[in-house]
Amino acid sequence: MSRSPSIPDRPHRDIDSDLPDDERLEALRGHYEDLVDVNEQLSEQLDDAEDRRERLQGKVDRIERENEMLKSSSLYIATVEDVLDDEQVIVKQHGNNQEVLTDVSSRMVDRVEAGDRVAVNDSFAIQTILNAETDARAQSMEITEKPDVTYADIGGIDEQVREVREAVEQPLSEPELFDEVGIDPPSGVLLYGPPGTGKTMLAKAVAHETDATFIKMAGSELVRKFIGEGSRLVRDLFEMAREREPAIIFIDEIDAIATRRTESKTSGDAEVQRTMMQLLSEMDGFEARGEIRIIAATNRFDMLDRAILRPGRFDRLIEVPEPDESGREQILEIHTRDMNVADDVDFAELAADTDGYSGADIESLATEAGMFAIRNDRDEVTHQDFVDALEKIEEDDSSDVVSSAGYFYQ
Ligand SMILES: Nc1ncnc2c1ncn2[C@@H]1O[C@H](COP(=O)(O)OP(=O)(O)OP(=O)(O)O)[C@@H](O)[C@H]1O
Repeated sequence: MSRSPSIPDRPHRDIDSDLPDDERLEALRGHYEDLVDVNEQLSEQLDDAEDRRERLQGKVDRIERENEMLKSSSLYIATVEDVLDDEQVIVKQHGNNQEVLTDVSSRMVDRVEAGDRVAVNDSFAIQTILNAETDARAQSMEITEKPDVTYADIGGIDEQVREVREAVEQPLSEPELFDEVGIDPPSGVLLYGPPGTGKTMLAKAVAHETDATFIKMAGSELVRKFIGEGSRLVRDLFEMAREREPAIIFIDEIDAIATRRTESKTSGDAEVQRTMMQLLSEMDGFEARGEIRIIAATNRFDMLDRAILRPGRFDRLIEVPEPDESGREQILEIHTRDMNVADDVDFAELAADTDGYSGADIESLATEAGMFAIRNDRDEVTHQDFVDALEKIEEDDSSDVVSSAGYFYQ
């Protein structure tokens, strides 16, 4: 901080009134010049003070703005890629991988380093540097207040929708039915089947229907990304659900934390075991008729440790298979609802030609057909576009070294 400038002494001269006029005049002139000097010094000091006041006011304004920004709600998670001169950094937003050049406030500029995870606001200004704990928590869970997926968006698995509604939705929306009959609803529901068949959609649709918070955690990430933190994050997951009930906890790829015990005793296995034990103890101490429902999903039913299937744990199993022909037709209709589809498109024929396609595959087919229309300068998607898209997908698949049929489920 700069020191306050000293105030100049008041000029003083003794002027003898007996002096001859010309000498007195000279002395007065000298005094006058001293006064002008002091006056100049004082006005310089005044200008400096004014400058300093403006600078401080600028700081106050900036801090107030930062404060306001911090108070505004949603922040997004990003990673700092590069710190440039002039208080600027390049960040990459998680989720959409968008890279943005943004300013860093002076209060943070010395602390930000490439590789840091940060929270940014709508205008990408960095608000906080995340510590490892908040970071892991934010990254390991996906939280949606009320997902926008509805049962009408799910095709070809009506029976599974019915079962999920009975096992998960009803205990939340009509708990008194269970009280009256005197039974506990299923503790946890396990959805199993090939990838891309709608398991996540089912869980989201129940959350939508019951106005519940959807909290998703991926088992594989717990094991791969958050080594050593698995059991703490599982505890956090249930705590988060309790804070936000009604809530649907969705544990995707549960096989990653609930694999059959192997003989090997590596530290990695011990850590996975600890994570699973934490999950089991959370479920065991759970109020079955409460406002939190648990759904898990797996493509590898064969790998599951049977301990998680015991009564009071995942005691309702629902298989979600690949759609059959009429299911595929329904899914095609769902995924073309918002597309400008020509009258000649024959969904029944396309459904017959897509044996082995999952719901996710059918969604890609519809998008690919739309791309053919755009490439040909049309705004209407024709049957031929779907046929071309099918051919392209088959070609791409056959040149793919890794086969997608690598899952097992009972
Ligand atoms: N039965 C379905 N009806 C409509 N769309 C579907 C269906 N199944 C999958 N899809 C489409 O595929 C996408 C992926 O589906 P979803 O994530 O629910 O599959 P999943 O079974 O959870 O897959 P994974 O096992 O790979 O996690 C959905 O967003 C949806 O667009």
